[in-house]
Amino acid sequence: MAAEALYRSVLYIPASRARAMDKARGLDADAIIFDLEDAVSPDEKPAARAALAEELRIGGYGHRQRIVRINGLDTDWGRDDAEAVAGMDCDGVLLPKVDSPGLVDALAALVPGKPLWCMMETPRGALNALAIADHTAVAGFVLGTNDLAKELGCATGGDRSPMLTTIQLCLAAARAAGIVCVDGVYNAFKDAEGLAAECVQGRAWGMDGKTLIHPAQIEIANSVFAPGDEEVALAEKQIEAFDEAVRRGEGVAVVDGKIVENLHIETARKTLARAGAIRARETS
Ligand SMILES: CC(C)(COP(=O)(O)OP(=O)(O)OC[C@H]1O[C@@H](n2cnc3c(N)ncnc32)[C@H](O)[C@@H]1OP(=O)(O)O)[C@@H](O)C(=O)NCCC(=O)NCCSC(=O)C[C@H](O)C(=O)O
Ligand SMILES: [Mg+2]
Repeated sequence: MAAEALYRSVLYIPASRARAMDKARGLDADAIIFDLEDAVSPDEKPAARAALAEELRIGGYGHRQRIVRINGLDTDWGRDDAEAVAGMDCDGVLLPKVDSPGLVDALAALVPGKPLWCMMETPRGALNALAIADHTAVAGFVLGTNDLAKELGCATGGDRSPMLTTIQLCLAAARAAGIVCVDGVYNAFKDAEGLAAECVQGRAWGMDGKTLIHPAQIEIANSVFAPGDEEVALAEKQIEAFDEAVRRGEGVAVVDGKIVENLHIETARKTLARAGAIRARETS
């Protein structure tokens, strides 16, 4: 069985920054979002698109998932981006500000066969999240918490409670559809403690990983979104105890004073699969 793809650390790189695109070949990010949208100024967009095509042609990104964020299809650049990305060697195309499945249909027609990713960053998108996640071409959601805060008109920073409902609508839709869901960026890229706290929060909510804006953030996300030794040991103990209970003809085991049923075993197996995928990555 192929190891599951990891999305603990998903690094944005403006496609206008040649040095950063090269540096990413040696960074420990699980995935890269090559950005043609907000991080690239209008004047730079055509050159950035061409530079990105060349970097992807050269290759060398190894295990890292290569996702290209294009401009919205209603902008001056979106359709040219989509046409160019259709011919690029990448693992996915990320569309910003997706607020309906119709937008996904439009992109799918322009980049046939490419897995699509959706920036979930508008209130309407959150309210339509299930219909978007259920689209057969959609492989994952990326939360855009900066745009979301702007569109909601809510406070930023703190514990993110003003946007929690909106974020959780997206997360629930992703889980219902069985697609990946990656948390928004932490803007204060020199604040390691703040980033770690937000990663812990995102993981507790059920996110698969965090989008990042600077290489210094990668190690923190990789560590927080990896199952810890205690989690792995507990998962192994649960599976062992449950197998033993089944052998006795019972459907419930008890580990550390807590019941363990079939549903807990599904979670335990996922934990071990993720830990195994990380180990395989580290030893490859
Ligand atoms: C934030 C930055 C502008 C900081 O850049 P800089 O001042 O150059 O940082 P450093 O000098 O500390 O860089 C050290 C080295 O690391 C490389 N570097 C920097 N950033 C990246 C990166 N993202 N990927 C790869 N490599 C990177 C530098 O080249 C230096 O290398 P070396 O020459 O070897 O020393 C900058 O980090 C940056 O531009 N970050 C990305 C910003 C971005 O992509 N923003 C858009 C995405 S966020 C978003 O849109 C959110 C969403 O839509 C929402 O709504 O929330
Ligand atoms: Mg955005």
